[in-house]
Amino acid sequence: MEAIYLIGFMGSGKTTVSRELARRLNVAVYDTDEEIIKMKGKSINEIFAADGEAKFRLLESDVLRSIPSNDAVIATGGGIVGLEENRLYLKNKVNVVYLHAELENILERLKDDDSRPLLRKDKLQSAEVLYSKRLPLYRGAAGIEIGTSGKPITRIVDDIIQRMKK
Ligand SMILES: Nc1ncnc2c1ncn2[C@@H]1O[C@H](COP(=O)(O)OP(=O)(O)O)[C@@H](O)[C@H]1O
Ligand SMILES: O=C(O)C1=C[C@@H](OP(=O)(O)O)[C@@H](O)[C@H](O)C1
Ligand SMILES: [Mg+2]
Repeated sequence: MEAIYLIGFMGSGKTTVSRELARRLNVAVYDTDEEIIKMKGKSINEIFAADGEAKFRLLESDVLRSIPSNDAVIATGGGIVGLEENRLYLKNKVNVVYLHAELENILERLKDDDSRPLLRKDKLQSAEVLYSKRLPLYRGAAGIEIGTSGKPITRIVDDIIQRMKK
């Protein structure tokens, strides 16, 4: 099976859905953020603070290419579509799924979570700008779009499997 790449904004559920989807399909699961954390021995917040976002993006891009592209579900970081080289890489993959959630739902899901440097309390005003900027990039890179607002994880996984059959 060609790998399934999950893309979407922070809080759209990529990490959570990837684990359940991989379990259901009995394949391996990877998360670009987790690979970076393992490689650097630091949290995403620490990497952003110490090395800056640009350095993180280069690492992310390398990690994306290092993950096997067969028999796996791959959760990406929400900013993976920022670099054109990654958009082109994903364009050539058959199973790229965009998990769509309304910004309102995302902010509710992440209101007590401070693990995302680009969505800290002082950055909330720019969240809307970032969300609008990225939306067309996700849609352009993905062959399948799945709505996640108000849906439990099992339902989202069912929807992905169903859509992949078509
Ligand atoms: N469909 C959903 N409904 C409600 N909460 C969700 C849903 N998907 C994810 N969450 C919650 O939102 C938070 C972010 O999810 P996560 O999987 O880390 O998203 P991402 O990897 O896209 O940033 C977690 O607390 C998770 O439990
Ligand atoms: O959207 C982004 O720029 C980011 C998303 C995060 O991953 P999730 O999308 O899994 O939250 C993580 O890679 C980092 O905080 C930057
Ligand atoms: Mg994640």
